[in-house]
Amino acid sequence: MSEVIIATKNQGKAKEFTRMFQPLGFEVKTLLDFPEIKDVEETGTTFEENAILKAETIARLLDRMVIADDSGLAIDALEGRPGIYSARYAGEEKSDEANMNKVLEELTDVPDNERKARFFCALAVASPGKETFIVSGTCEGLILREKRGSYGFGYDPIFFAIEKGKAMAELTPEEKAQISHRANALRKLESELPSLLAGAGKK
Ligand SMILES: O=c1nc[nH]c2c1ncn2[C@H]1C[C@H](O)[C@@H](COP(=O)(O)OP(=O)(O)OP(=O)(O)O)O1
Ligand SMILES: [Mg+2]
Repeated sequence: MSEVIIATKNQGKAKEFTRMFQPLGFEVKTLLDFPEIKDVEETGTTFEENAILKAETIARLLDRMVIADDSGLAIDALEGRPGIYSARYAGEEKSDEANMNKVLEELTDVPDNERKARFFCALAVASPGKETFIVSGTCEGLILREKRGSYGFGYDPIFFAIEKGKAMAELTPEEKAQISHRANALRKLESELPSLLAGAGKK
């Protein structure tokens, strides 16, 4: 099986990519397999910029093709926040629980019909000496009033996925992969993968 490296330290993303790449014939490795590699600072002002930053930095470091994911939650009633700051919304220590609690608190007085939100995912494919390729995907939803379900990661328990009529964390991994922002972005990448991977494998 061919190997693809995803430049992420997020366990939840790692699991989803492993599952989504399997039917495509790829074995996934992530930065969890390279503990010596330090976090890339996310200094960009958009998801795309941060995905490119992570992919290009790690591709250069490993001298091979790398895919990076920068993603997050944009809430209409909060003018798009937490957005690119989703991972650290409640503080530097990156706690999913604290992040969700902060959102729920900020939306306490927001009525049901004003709780629209979407997940966004930018995927960047970088190879040394090649132009970086970028795609993105979204998933529409509403912010719930309490946490529901135990699948997934991040903000999944407070995100009601409109397409499925359930909280994201109530969806099995298979169901989430039918509608998620990450899966929607990956689908746009699929047809490009063979050419992006040509000559980009392990050296
Ligand atoms: O499907 C998802 N379901 C729920 N929450 C999600 C999802 N996708 C992204 N998210 C949230 C998690 C985190 O709060 C932020 C990503 O931040 P982001 O910087 O891209 O990832 P990260 O720092 O966790 O790992 P890394 O940069 O190593 O890939 O958005
Ligand atoms: Mg990050």
